[in-house]
Amino acid sequence: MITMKDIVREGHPVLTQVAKDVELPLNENDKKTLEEMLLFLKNSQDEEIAQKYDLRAGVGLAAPQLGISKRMMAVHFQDFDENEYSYGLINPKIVSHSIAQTYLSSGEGCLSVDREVPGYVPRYQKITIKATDLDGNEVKLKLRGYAAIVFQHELDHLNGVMFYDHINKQDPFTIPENAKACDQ
Ligand SMILES: CC(C)(C)[C@H](NC(=O)Nc1cc(F)cc(F)c1)C(=O)N(CC(=O)NO)CC1CCCC1
Ligand SMILES: [Zn+2]
Repeated sequence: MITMKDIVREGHPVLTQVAKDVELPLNENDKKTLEEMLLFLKNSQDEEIAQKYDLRAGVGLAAPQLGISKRMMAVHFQDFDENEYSYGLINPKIVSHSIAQTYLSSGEGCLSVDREVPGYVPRYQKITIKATDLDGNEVKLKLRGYAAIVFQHELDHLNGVMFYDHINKQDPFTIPENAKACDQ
């Protein structure tokens, strides 16, 4: 099972590389990896398992965070409207997005970053993502608010982008233009 020791931390070159497309149909190895990534997120949100294995409660994980430079990501979380999102996605891409931006007023963190980096992270308020799921089906997801933020955070990892790359250097707490805080 994946635990925190398997997650590479900032400074590791894989986190700033652009990950490669995954060959479809998914081979056994890639499928197993993606299933393990989803299981890690579920385990990390289970009080007992998270305590036993000292896991940080994760809502998303990208393959490069395991040192695997492939375009695969997993998400597992509920947004405040209680919509459930639990996916293993292959070769995800944003096919459309709003002009309007959003951001978490609490800022962002990362499983690969063992420090606080204060500041607002501007992201698109609404995105439409196309990808292949673990069963090999084409999925098209229309996301907004917190869900859009999580998916964009993971997608960034596939392009070697860290959340703090988006924080305004002059004033980390400037409100991004045409942005509305996300109420999570
Ligand atoms: C970095 C960490 C703090 C572990 C963050 N977890 C998180 O936000 N947990 C959480 C939030 C809730 F609102 C409710 C809950 F039950 C658990 C996270 O997993 N990520 C994913 C990551 O690092 N992927 O590479 C960072 C988030 C920042 C914004 C989106 C994802
Ligand atoms: Zn991250």
